[in-house]
Amino acid sequence: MVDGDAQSQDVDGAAVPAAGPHGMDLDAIDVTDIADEVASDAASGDSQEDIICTGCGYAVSGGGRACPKCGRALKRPEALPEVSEEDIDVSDLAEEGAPQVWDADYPDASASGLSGVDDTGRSGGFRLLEGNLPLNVFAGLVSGILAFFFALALALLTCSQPGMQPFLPHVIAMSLVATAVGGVLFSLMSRIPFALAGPETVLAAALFLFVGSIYRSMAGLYPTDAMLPTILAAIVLASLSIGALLWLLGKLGAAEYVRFIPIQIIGGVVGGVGVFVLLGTFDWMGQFSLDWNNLFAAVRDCVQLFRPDQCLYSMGPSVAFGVILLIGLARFKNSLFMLAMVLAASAVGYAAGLWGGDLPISTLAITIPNLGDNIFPLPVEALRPGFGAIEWGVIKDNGLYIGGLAVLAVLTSMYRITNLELIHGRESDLNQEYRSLGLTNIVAGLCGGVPSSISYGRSAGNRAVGARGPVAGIVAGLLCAAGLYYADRIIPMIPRFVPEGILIYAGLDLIRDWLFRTRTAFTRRDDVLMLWVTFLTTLLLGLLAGIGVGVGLALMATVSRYSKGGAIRNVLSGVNHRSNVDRAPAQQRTLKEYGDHIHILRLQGFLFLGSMERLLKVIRDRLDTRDMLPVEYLVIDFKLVTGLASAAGIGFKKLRNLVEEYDLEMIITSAPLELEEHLSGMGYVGEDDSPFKVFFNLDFALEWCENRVLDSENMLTMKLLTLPELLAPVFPEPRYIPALMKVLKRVVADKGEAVFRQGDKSDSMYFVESGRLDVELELEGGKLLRLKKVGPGAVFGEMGIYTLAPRSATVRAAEKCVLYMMTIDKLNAVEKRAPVLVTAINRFLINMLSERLVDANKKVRDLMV
Ligand SMILES: Nc1ncnc2c1ncn2[C@@H]1O[C@@H]2COP(=O)(O)O[C@H]2[C@H]1O
Repeated sequence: MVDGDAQSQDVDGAAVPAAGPHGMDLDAIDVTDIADEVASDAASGDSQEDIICTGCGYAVSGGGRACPKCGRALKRPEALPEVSEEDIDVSDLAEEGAPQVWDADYPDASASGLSGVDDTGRSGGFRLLEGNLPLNVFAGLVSGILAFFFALALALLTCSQPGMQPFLPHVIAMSLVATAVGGVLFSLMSRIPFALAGPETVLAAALFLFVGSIYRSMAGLYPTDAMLPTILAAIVLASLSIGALLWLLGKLGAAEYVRFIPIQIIGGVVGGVGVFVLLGTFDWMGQFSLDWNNLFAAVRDCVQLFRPDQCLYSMGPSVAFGVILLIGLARFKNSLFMLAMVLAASAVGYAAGLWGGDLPISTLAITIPNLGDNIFPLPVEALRPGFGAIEWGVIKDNGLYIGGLAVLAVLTSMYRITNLELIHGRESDLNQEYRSLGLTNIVAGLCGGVPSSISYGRSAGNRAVGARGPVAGIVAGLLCAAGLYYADRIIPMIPRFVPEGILIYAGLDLIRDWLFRTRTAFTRRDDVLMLWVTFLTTLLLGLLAGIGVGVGLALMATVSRYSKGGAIRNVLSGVNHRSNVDRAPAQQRTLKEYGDHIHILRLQGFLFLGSMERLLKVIRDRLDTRDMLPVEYLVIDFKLVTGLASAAGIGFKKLRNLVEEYDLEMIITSAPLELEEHLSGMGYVGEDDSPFKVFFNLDFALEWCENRVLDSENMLTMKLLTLPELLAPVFPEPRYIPALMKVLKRVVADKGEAVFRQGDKSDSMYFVESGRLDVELELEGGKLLRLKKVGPGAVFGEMGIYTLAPRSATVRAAEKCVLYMMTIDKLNAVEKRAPVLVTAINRFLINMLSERLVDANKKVRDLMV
């Protein structure tokens, strides 16, 4: 062992002083005189070291006894007393009276409402009283009142189609039920402590199309009363279905995949929904009785039925209020601001009623008509006649809308949760959020609530007011439950232009946010195109068509982008890209000359039929190239392939035809299990005469191909040479070879025998005279990676004895081998006796290591370019 103070044996067995591997006799260097000099310098104060003055902190260079700045005596570092940990006291530097994090009354930064991202997450466990309680309660009250107004507005939207007014009280109740359940339940389950769930604009608009369609299917055939159970059942069914889908996605852990859907697709549909919201609101306000069978008809009606004189009073305040909200909320994203606006508008309406007299301004006071007093008890009452009164067939005929609602709920909630995570400052588990939202919908549905999703604006506003824990949402939910109980008394006090204005704001907000604000620096031109195609399809052909086209486009865009990088990672030739087998120089020359017979393709990613077609084209182009040697061995490596589409199987049939047409040896390496199964099922592999050959990895496949190329050039078996003959052309001082042979010990390794194993102590290196050995890297999980196959003339085990590190790899004889061993002790002894021989060995090894590096660099370049 080369070891600082160990003694080692020389060639004759005599003890010699220990030496470094490079012949440096460590004992011969006497450093004691230098050490003495430094010590005496320090004592006299003449050292050249810089000394920091303990008085003024001035750095005195060149030594000296006193500080030239303050005159204080300089103390050398070694003269300074050692400072223990207890002596370090920085209490005098602390702020006066500043509470410390370990104090019981340390304020919760997240509760202050000032921190940007510092909320206390609930990931560490459920904490009901998270955040500052009074602030949470305050935020809950603000959010609760707003949620009440939103629930009312969205119920108006849902019932805005002509003839649907009689259902309004029930739908208001259903809306408030969902708001209450969403506030309490979702807040308790979500990991985003300020997120609010409940009825929201996109789902309400889709619901409006759904129930409108059911109504039109039944109108004229059934009396209004008889329609009620069917309409309510349809709404409940929608909530339950959305809940089940969301819950299932979360349970299966599939929610994260939703994040891969291009946002523009959702943007186009939601932008279209925004237009429906606006039209629906105008329909409600102007009682236009729009024809909702298609958008053309609805817009045409809207234009034809618009009477500026009448509409100014019936719609003007609502439109103005909506626009004011839109502009104001763009500046102040805060529920408090919105609440102030809503309450102020209600007060103005109320005042106009009191003092407006006959003036037109008194129209501001008009409230929602024909409400009756049947909002409470819950709409379940309406189902009393029994399930038999429900026309399931009508719901089934319009069932596609439930699918559309579910898709919208899944897509919009993903985008909103992602944005809320941004405000929250930490990632949340989308699966958990989906499960929470799913359960919320199921429970709300069972209580007779409309479908719920996450409201981004209200959640962000909730946080801005101070919500940091579930209490805010619970308070908001309970407030809405109370609002439901007193709805008969509260709603007649609310001027209708307020909820109508909220709807106009919500519609415009959807259009602005989803059509124009989803663009980022990454947005490509085809993304924008998809957005507008989906938007126009939604408008012209309807919501369901929009969703269908959007989903289709998303699928195509994702697939084409994913496969765009190309399924082909590298195209390589056997000239440069070789197996890890050490070849004799003559063999290397042959491979350089004939390596083009071997054509290598490394594939990557998921292979679609389209990728296979592209691959076939690339192969055919190479096969048809006339100015290169013809391809005889086509090697396709699947190591980086993540999966294959079913249709890719057709590609392999075409590949097989190509093999026959060009008479190739087709070799598949690192094939995924399903590919091997497919190929053996097709009869393409397994037999000697099968068209494809499968190898464990590219290295082994290349070794086989190279052997075939060498064989065809009669270069595979080389004349057996002795070690001196092998070393003669490459050893730096051939005249020392006989001396070298004298200190080597001949050993034989049988086939399969490990000369040493990875991690063993390193004590010798080996010169190979005959046979081949695999240098194997043992990876985690018991896998082996062949780094190299070394043969006659090679040296191995040199790294360990030079670095004194354990063996970096296992070396195993692939066949019977004759080796010459040099132990580390012997090397050290030779170094003493004949340093020139060791110098020659060192140079030989440096050459070999450099060549290994050149080889590795070439491979890296091939794979990176
Ligand atoms: N990439 C490689 N190519 C060729 N030989 C190697 C490679 N990596 C390790 N070895 C040899 O494998 C030996 C394992 O033991 P050592 O680390 O002592 O010395 C190592 C080298 O001689």
